[in-house]
Amino acid sequence: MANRQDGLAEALDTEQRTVSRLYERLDVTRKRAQAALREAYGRGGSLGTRQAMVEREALASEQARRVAQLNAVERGLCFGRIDDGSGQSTYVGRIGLRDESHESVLIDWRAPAARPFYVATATDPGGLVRRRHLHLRDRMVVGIDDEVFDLEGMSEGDRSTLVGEAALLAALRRGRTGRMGDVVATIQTEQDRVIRAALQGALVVQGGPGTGKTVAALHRAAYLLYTHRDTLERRGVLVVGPNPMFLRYISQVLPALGETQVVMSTVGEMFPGVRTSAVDAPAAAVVKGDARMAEVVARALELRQAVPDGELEVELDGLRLRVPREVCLRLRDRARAVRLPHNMARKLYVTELLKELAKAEARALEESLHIEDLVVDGEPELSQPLDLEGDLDEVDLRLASRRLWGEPEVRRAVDGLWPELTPQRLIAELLASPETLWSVAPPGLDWSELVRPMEAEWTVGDVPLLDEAAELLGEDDSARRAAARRSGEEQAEQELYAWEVLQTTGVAEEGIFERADMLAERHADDGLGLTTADRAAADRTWAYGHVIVDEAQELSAMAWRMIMRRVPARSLTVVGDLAQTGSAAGARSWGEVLDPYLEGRWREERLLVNYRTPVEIMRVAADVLRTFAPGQEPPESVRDGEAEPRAVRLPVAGLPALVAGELAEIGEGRMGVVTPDARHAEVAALFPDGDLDAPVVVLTVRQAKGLEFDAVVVVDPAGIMAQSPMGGQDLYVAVTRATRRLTVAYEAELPEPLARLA
Ligand SMILES: Nc1ncnc2c1ncn2[C@@H]1O[C@H](COP(=O)(O)OP(=O)(O)OP(=O)(O)O)[C@@H](O)[C@H]1O
Repeated sequence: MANRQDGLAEALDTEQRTVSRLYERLDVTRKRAQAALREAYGRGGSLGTRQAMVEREALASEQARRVAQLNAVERGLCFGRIDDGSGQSTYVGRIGLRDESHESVLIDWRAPAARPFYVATATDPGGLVRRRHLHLRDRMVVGIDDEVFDLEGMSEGDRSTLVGEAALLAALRRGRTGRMGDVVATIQTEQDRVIRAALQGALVVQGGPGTGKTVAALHRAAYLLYTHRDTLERRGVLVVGPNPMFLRYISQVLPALGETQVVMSTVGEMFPGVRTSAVDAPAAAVVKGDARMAEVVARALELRQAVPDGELEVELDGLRLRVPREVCLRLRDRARAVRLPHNMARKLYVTELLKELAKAEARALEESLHIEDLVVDGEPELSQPLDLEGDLDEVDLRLASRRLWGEPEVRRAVDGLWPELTPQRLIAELLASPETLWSVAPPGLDWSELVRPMEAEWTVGDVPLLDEAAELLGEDDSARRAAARRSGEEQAEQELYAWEVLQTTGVAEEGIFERADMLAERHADDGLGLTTADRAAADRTWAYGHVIVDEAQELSAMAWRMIMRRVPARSLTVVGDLAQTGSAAGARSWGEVLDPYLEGRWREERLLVNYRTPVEIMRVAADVLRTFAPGQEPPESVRDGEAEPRAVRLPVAGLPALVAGELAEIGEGRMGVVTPDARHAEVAALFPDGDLDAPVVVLTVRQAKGLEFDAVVVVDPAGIMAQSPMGGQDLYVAVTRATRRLTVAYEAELPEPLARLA
């Protein structure tokens, strides 16, 4: 025993020396990066060259990213060591570091050389004799876990330093903080396959609750950014999550891995200018999410490209301008034939219609003049009939068009036939008009579910419709381009002005005249200095290099159309569990949602081990799963729990006492109270307001999706089951949120799937 203790102390000592050296390297590297950042900011671009300014910005943001990354890896810099049969040891950490002579001293966890650390198993050690986990507190090595693959291959000294508990179980036992943490030190082999899958193509990661789908997907984002930095820093990576609470829950994982440039969004936030987490009733959600809604939106827009019933008539200064119906029809068909989005094609339509109105004006004028009245000296002035319309040349037409465009009556007439539309207006007016819905909905689509007042608030289900509309309407970006041109000219002017100011004030002589561009820059608002993530997040039409969709089973067919628009390269990671689908508009099979875009060209990885929920709780979950998916087994838990799950019969007013008791059991951890939608307010009122970091947080099932807590109280399970056609799935989600303790609180009867708890 003493020998073993000595061995451990010696091993800790050895590892401490290495770890201290690694931290020294980190300090040196960080100091250099900070100096480089200062230098990049201090460097002035040479006067007037925009290029220099852009380069300086790029350099500075690269250095800033490096400094942020070096700061982020301070905690747990090095967490592993692998020893191969030749006596060679390699240290694995959050980033790669080199010594002064450029020799690698720490391998980035994402580098190919680190892979054996994650994939070696007892049956297939891949040339390793030992894998060692290092546990650090601040910069101190406080523990070591060894897995020995080849005892024979180890020296006597090494053999005596073997220490017990598997790092994974230790990590899983830790109390929850309310935020997901990274798992670089304990990534499992099946997760490693997901993380390091190729960038190209679509990968589906299907797995039951707690199998690490989310955590693996986030590590995959970090891996892809490391391995394909050039492409992905330019094009960006988007992570789509189910709700804002979930995004907050996972928000610290990527920064802890040194990656701060990933865009995170929910479906309800993907249309610039609209932010919503409100959801439709299940029946409306199903119709709104149906792929046929694309046709509904397209046809609603076609209706806005109108032709008058008879002649188009515009009253102007006592004249009646008339354009025949056939002409209006021809103009509309011609504008449609150019296949430009509506708002862009409108320009063409307006130009043509104004010309027709100018001709109509000439005709009307002609009719209003009585030739026989035009008499000079008793003789008719004109020997032949007037032909004002025929006399109009192109220049006349253009001038007349411009004049007519200034007339409100003309504007009104044009807007009635081909209005300029925003997506918001098109969709709000469509959903508020049963007549329009009736006339554009294909047979079999229950459009009556969609009807609602004009001023209704946007829902998550509306966002893909808005996106669809935006695509068809197009942005009239001529004004923006003109502004960009102007700002280029302005920039040059500003610089010239600043230069003159500096010259005349004599400041230029003092050696800071290169500041002219900086002075000018302060006035420019042209996006310089924005990161890819900032620009991508603000731009609806941005094409991402890779998109990760979490809880992907919740997305409707219409939401998929929107996502696919954001990733034309079809480089996707789709993460979810079909057994947890809560939205009535969600997926029932991956093929059904992906094949329309990928025609079978997607691969699937399955994760089968549950790292969150102990065996005892998963028995309950299995009963629930069986009620709506007979024959399906939940994932297998790696852990036994500390307490049997239980059910207690008590009124809602008894919840605070129950929760207090549970809190006392878990100590430092976090608690979730999960309720049916309809009872959320009532239960939440019993507890202090709290976000995820609070000891207790009250959530609906939808909000709790993807989250986890040390202890969970599921309130009114019968209410959860009855709240939607997916009530069984909702209860399955609710009971699989706990890492340690599960209590079900009910008032009348325990629902059948929970009979085990009676
Ligand atoms: N390799 C690992 N090492 C340590 N912890 C892990 C590992 N894999 C998963 N976990 C932990 O297990 C828990 C569940 O992981 P995660 O939330 O990613 O699962 P999920 O499959 O997305 O679950 P759900 O479908 O319920 O949303 C998290 O606390 C996560 O940190």
